[in-house]
Amino acid sequence: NAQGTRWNKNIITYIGRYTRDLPRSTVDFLLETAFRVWARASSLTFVRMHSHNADIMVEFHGDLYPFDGPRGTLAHAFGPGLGVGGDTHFDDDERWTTGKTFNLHVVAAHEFGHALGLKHSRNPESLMYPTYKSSRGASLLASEDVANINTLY
Ligand SMILES: COc1ccc(S(=O)(=O)[C@H](CC(=O)O)C(F)F)cc1
Ligand SMILES: [Zn+2]
Ligand SMILES: [Zn+2]
Repeated sequence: NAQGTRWNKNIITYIGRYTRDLPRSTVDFLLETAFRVWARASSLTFVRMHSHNADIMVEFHGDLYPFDGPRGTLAHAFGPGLGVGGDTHFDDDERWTTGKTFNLHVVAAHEFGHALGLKHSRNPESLMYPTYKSSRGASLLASEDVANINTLY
């Protein structure tokens, strides 16, 4: 099927869409820096596209599955692969901020981990820990995250 466990290339393209919660330039910056978290820790490169076709389509949508109104599921991402593979969606019923809740940069960095093929971690320090903590100001990777992305790529 289209889903693999990892991308079979090191240059991965994306297109970002927008939420009304933040200026477009801010969304661009938050997504770019969320990709940069993984680029710095690995051999991966992320290239923003403006055309209509990219590996990772980043979108915001409301009540379509699996979203559920405010809180609950904040975002979801498909694992690597063709078509929807890698696509990352944010629940537009959340309030997306550059601050505590919900911080778009932190949630995006976590989701992009999934879009690259990473699963959840049981380590509360890990970016891939399955619950959102507003105290996680930065999206710094735990050493476990760095190890995991380099095991995969
Ligand atoms: C720190 O980043 C996140 C933590 C928790 C979530 S979530 O609560 O939306 C999670 C989805 C996910 O783990 O990606 C839940 F299963 F819905 C998203 C990003
Ligand atoms: Zn979706
Ligand atoms: Zn997750």
